[in-house]
Amino acid sequence: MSVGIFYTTTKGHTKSACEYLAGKIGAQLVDVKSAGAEDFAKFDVIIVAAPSYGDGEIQSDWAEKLPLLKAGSKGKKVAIVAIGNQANHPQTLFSGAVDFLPYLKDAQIFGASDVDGYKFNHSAFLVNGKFIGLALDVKGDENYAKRIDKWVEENKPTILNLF
Ligand SMILES: Cc1cc2nc3c(=O)[nH]c(=O)nc-3n(C[C@H](O)[C@H](O)[C@H](O)COP(=O)(O)O)c2cc1C
Repeated sequence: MSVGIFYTTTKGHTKSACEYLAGKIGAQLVDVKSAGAEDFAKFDVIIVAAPSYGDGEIQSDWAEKLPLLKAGSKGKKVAIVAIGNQANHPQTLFSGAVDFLPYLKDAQIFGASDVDGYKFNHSAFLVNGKFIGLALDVKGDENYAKRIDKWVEENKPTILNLF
């Protein structure tokens, strides 16, 4: 299975996390700013990653590429990686990543994860007691790489198409 990780980043945290994740699963990294329709089309599994900015909104470089994601993710397995900061944004923690959802209606979303020790008041990324995908506070959680390790172990069968 070919896996593409599509990310945006302003300060580099999302890029660092995605580089680590890509190394663990043998995925190709794509900076969304330079992505075209053909990039979304060429992978079997798509992982999308974005930090939250503003008042819990997706990082703005994604805006014009979301329609490409919609077309390119049809019928494919897709996981969302949400990056945020719990100390400074406890009311909208990871919330920007839900902006992907309207564009993933024709995809098979996988990769929900446990809340596991995060401190916050509200997150739109939390549904039925679980985060919709992998949630990482790169700056404020010294164990963020371990969360990636755990998520990879849990989701390897899906990523490798074992079931
Ligand atoms: C102006 C501003 C607004 C932010 N808003 C949120 C937010 O609503 N929710 C959240 O979880 N993190 C929020 N953050 C934290 C960033 O998502 C976090 O610093 C992240 O690591 C940045 O990723 P990047 O380095 O890839 O750009 C905000 C940061 C800034 C500077």
